[in-house]
Amino acid sequence: MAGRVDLDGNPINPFTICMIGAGGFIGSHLCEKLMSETPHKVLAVDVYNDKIKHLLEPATLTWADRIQFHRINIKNDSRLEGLIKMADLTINLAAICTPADYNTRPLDTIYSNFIDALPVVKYCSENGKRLIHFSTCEVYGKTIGAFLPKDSPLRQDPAYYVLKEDASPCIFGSIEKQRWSYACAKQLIERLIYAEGAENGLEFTIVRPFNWIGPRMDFIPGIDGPSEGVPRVLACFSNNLLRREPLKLVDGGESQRTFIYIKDAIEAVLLMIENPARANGHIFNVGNPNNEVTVRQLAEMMTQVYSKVSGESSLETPTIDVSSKEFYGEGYDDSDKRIPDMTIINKQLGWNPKTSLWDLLESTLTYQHRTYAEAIKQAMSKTTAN
Ligand SMILES: NC(=O)c1ccc[n+]([C@@H]2O[C@H](COP(=O)([O-])OP(=O)(O)OC[C@H]3O[C@@H](n4cnc5c(N)ncnc54)[C@H](O)[C@@H]3O)[C@@H](O)[C@H]2O)c1
Ligand SMILES: O=c1ccn([C@@H]2O[C@H](COP(=O)(O)OP(=O)(O)O[C@H]3OC[C@@H](O)[C@H](O)[C@H]3O)[C@@H](O)[C@H]2O)c(=O)[nH]1
Repeated sequence: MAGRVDLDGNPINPFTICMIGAGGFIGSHLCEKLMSETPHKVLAVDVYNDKIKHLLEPATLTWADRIQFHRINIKNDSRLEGLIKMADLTINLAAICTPADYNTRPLDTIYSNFIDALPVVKYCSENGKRLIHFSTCEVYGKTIGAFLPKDSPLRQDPAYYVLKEDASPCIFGSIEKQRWSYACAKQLIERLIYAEGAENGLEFTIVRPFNWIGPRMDFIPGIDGPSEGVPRVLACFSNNLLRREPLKLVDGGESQRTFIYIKDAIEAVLLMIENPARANGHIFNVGNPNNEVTVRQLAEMMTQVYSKVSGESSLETPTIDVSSKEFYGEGYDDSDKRIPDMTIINKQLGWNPKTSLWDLLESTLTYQHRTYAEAIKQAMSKTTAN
């Protein structure tokens, strides 16, 4: 830990980070990294702390004096400004960010991703504090290629689908397609932060994560989350595998995604934290362009990997098709394809993702099996007994 230097060889002095949403999936991995590998302090703000409990207790941990949990709902708590003032850097991860909410709870989605983020930007700007704000790859919406005829050869041309921070347009569906409430709110907060930078000198970095996945992502319905809840695809498919149910493919599972291992992505965030001169004023795609699959291929791969790590055979019918209306309800729409361009992050931070999709699924599903298999068995036997 001693003698840490930045990418330009300058010593890194320990600083204090106000991390909002620290109790979530990304926050928990970032806290873990900061505690185990750096001397920095974290003021961890969230309404929940289950995912960082192991970092907070017992008080004898070597980093006990470097992490403090503050149970605060940023919607309505005057302590937030004080914490931002105490810190050198604020990282805002707080958001409603599960697609099942975008079309069914659009107001909560817009408030969470835009209105609730406003005071954070304002306090950083007014107090001259640096901000790293978490946006999303969803701000790109659909690719230009999605509007070409299905058989057009231009669909194979990267110019029609690779997503570039400084060049690609943001293409959303109509207002009735409430799926885009999230992307639209994230886009507006990005524009506001950018404008604060341009007009008031706010030092900011915007992160656009491309499907980061790994242990502790979301929840398993009926075990550590609501039975009727619909988490993101990793947890949906994990839940199906653990319960030996077919994996549900929405609208044929044709959408394409690139998945990145959370631990690779966290390396990129740490570089941003510790290299402000290279990260300030930039928007960064953070993803793994080499890990592209259709959702159907993801389901097939997860089925194979789970069978390997659990020792259980796969089902005879491992997947079933379901319409998006049935699965998500009215107003759902989808991003067709998401390949991040890596030029900017490569040039500024020299960062590249490392882990293949197979390897990241193997470690993640090993964790899911170890963490949930027994609890699911018990829950299922109780239901059968009743
Ligand atoms: N995981 C991904 O692949 C991904 C992709 C794109 C964007 N993002 C963005 O990254 C950020 C973090 O995502 P995540 O995957 O860790 O999600 P997450 O849901 O696991 O974490 C978000 C955390 O914010 C907290 N939070 C929400 N509202 C709050 C409030 N009002 N006050 C205090 N805490 C609040 C939640 O309790 C939760 O712990 C989000 O902004 C999300 O939009 C993530
Ligand atoms: O059980 C399921 C769940 C999901 N899916 C599909 O799998 C794909 C991926 O779904 P996810 O739940 O991971 O969410 P998406 O990739 O669409 O959006 C995510 O991307 C970036 C972030 O901002 C958010 O975390 C979230 O909006 C979608 O096409 C979805 O329709 C299924 O086919 N079956």
